[in-house]
Amino acid sequence: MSTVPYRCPELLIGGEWRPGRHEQRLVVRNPATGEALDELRLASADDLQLVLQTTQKAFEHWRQVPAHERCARLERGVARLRENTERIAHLLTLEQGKTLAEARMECAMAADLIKWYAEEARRVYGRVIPARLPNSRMEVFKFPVGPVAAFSPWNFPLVLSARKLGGAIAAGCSIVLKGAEETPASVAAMVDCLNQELPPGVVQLVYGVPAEVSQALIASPVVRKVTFTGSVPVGRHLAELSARHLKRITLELGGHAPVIVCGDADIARTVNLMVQHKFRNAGQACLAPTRFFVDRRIYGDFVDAFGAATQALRVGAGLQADTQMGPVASARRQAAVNDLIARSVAAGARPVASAVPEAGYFVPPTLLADVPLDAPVMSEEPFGPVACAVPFDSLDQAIAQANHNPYGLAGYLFTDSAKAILAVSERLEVGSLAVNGMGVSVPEAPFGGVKDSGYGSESGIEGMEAFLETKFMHYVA
Ligand SMILES: NC(=O)C1=CN([C@@H]2O[C@H](COP(=O)(O)OP(=O)(O)OC[C@H]3O[C@@H](n4cnc5c(N)ncnc54)[C@H](O)[C@@H]3O)[C@@H](O)[C@H]2O)C=CC1
Ligand SMILES: O=Cc1ccc(S(=O)(=O)O)cc1
Repeated sequence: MSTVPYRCPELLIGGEWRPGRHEQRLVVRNPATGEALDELRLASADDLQLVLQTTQKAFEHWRQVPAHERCARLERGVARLRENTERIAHLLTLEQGKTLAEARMECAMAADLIKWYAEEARRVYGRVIPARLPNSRMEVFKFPVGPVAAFSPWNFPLVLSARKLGGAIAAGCSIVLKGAEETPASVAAMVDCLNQELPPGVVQLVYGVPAEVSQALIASPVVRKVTFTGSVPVGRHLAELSARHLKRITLELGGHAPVIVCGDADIARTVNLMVQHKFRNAGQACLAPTRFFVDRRIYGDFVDAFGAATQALRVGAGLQADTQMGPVASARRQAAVNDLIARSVAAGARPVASAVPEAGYFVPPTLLADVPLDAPVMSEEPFGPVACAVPFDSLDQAIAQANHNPYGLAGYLFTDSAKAILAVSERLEVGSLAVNGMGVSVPEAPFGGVKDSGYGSESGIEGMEAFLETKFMHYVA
């Protein structure tokens, strides 16, 4: 069991941790047992007004700080984050459920993301355009967009917050992060590492009643940019709110990733990679591979190998050393995923699943084979440990079926055929495509979706650009 004591954090306002003054409180639970860990105090309307005043003031200062100093301060924050990995990873496993190994990896990935943005702060260039007149200049400048309101979810609370924190702070913006109320302590511990190296108010962290927080922040004239990772319905709501107040918004709204496995694919290697990737964090990842379209000639062997690997997974509490897959994050998610499995089996899918502990929010890792194309799991994002497999007879058919879904975030392809790689890279409706691997998310490359998966990118230079505005200057001497 953990030796790290669990306590819900306070709110970070103006560089100091203070108790939230909302009359409501929330209980945070350990998903491996269902037991209460602590009570979270939430932000009141007055707390949010103070946060807004502070972020405006902090922005006016931070925007003037030279990029080299922004970079150095963020890098010192990243060093603190790395030093605290063990403690933060334990908090993350306690409140979110993922295995300790996964929590350590998430902490490392969050540090890498912020480090990359910190370095990139020194490479925010404008440009010079050939001038039309003698003795004149035409130049394009980049400036930080202004105070940012960021909303991150509970599934990868560190990584998905780090993408927003790193980009905004490196660009010279101040940021108010509303972390997920389900996983407050790990994010607070990460934010604390950054806050210790930054002027007060550059980063602030709140927890609250989500709809109250988003309404207060997005409607305020102080906030100039909104960024959200979460579900499609909430994303749609925040997009409407942002449109009403003419705020720029980046939306990362999940996925239902297709995997096309061609007849020449190495079955053992593909299964090994995709089983790891599918069941990481109990399948609660926006980029998780979910719909496997497999060439009919190898379909039987693929399903046998994937099913056997699924059944062999050791499921248990994330803090136990031999656990390969932990629980899902909440009773709500457990009920939703089990319901999706049951409805899809009723529609004709054949389940291959492993056993799970009885207490806690566990869902059996499940392969649904021979899934009818109209089964619910083919269109609803499982956001849990569920994969489905369907045979195909031609690549055109596989691409058409893969695109027959509202989401378009990540996609995967296994083949050595140049023709297949070309066809899929041109026609698969996704924001990121991995061929013969799973690397769709790295700090230096853009990550974002098409269709209902949202718009805008995080990470890479595109992710930095999201926190910048452009000014054109034309002067005659
Ligand atoms: N793209 C991704 O990485 C994620 C996708 N999801 C999707 O959402 C589904 C449901 O999960 P939920 O936790 O119910 O997702 P959700 O979208 O309701 O919640 C995600 C985050 O948004 C916040 N939120 C909810 N209402 C809000 C509002 N009015 N204003 C601001 N923030 C708000 C929540 O507090 C949470 O932190 C999942 O099954 C999955 O499909 C959920 C989490 C992350
Ligand atoms: O849920 C979205 C998500 C989860 C994990 C990662 S990463 O692979 O750790 O970067 C990215 C997006």
